Amino acid sequence: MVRVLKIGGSILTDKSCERGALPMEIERVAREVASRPHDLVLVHGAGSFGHIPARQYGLPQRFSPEGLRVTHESVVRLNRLVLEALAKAGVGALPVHPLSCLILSGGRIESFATEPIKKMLEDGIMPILHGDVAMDLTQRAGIVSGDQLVSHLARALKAEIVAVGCNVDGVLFSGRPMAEVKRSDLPLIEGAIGGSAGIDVTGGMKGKLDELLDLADMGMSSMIFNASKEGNIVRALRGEAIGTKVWRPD
Ligand SMILES: Nc1ncnc2c1ncn2[C@@H]1O[C@H](COP(=O)(O)OP(=O)(O)OP(=O)(O)O)[C@@H](O)[C@H]1O
Ligand SMILES: C=C(C)CCOP(=O)(O)O
Repeated sequence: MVRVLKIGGSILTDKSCERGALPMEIERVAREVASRPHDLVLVHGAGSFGHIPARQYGLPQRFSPEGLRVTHESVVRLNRLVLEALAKAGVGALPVHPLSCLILSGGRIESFATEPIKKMLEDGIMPILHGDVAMDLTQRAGIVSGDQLVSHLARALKAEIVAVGCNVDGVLFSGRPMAEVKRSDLPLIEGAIGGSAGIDVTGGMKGKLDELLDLADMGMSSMIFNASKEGNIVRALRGEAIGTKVWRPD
């Protein structure tokens, strides 16, 4: 039973501060992930390691080879911190950098070589992906969010559990987390779904919900939950209902 878990950059970093890693949080996340490591693909957000350089170089609107390099190198640094914490927690994990294994078209994943990920899972290794810069067939280069990776991988791997952790209790409406969101709810709640509170180039909660509603349209449910609360990652990995379920009624 494959599970795809994303841990948002808002958990691992301080999104208002360049390369503002939160080592204690990274270690806690690693410990929680280590409690249920089997058949798990972990995706993490870029946080301040990605969004700040991307904003500085005008990505994704502006084409900047230097901006692509600097942003990629920076998110790889965060990826390394996550890998080190996982190794310390006893998890056998390997990095998978989206820049090197997928291509976009108009900002959407056009093709993605997922064979290495499948093979890692088969052999008991946890693949660790991250939001990244990527080459784009129609607009030279762009950005692929961890949320888009989750939606694509969930489909490619036929995941049974899809969970996206961020720093809020789910999709908030009138100040409270919604138990569930369906596409038909959008007209009512759209005005209340916004971008990130920090520096962000991938749309905050709006971007997340768009990706997960696309997944729901294919009949796959997911959960947006608060990964800053200790124990919630373990619960999400068990498939417990926490936060907001994004789904499509049959
Ligand atoms: N209606 C809403 N409900 C919940 N969060 C919302 C809403 N509207 C806007 N947000 C913002 O979206 C943020 C979550 O998105 P964000 O992209 O910052 O998280 P992340 O996935 O952890 O980050 P990253 O993109 O670095 O991985 C919340 O912290 C909040 O500020
Ligand atoms: C900003 C970059 C490079 C990737 C964004 O990925 P996200 O943090 O998952 O939205």
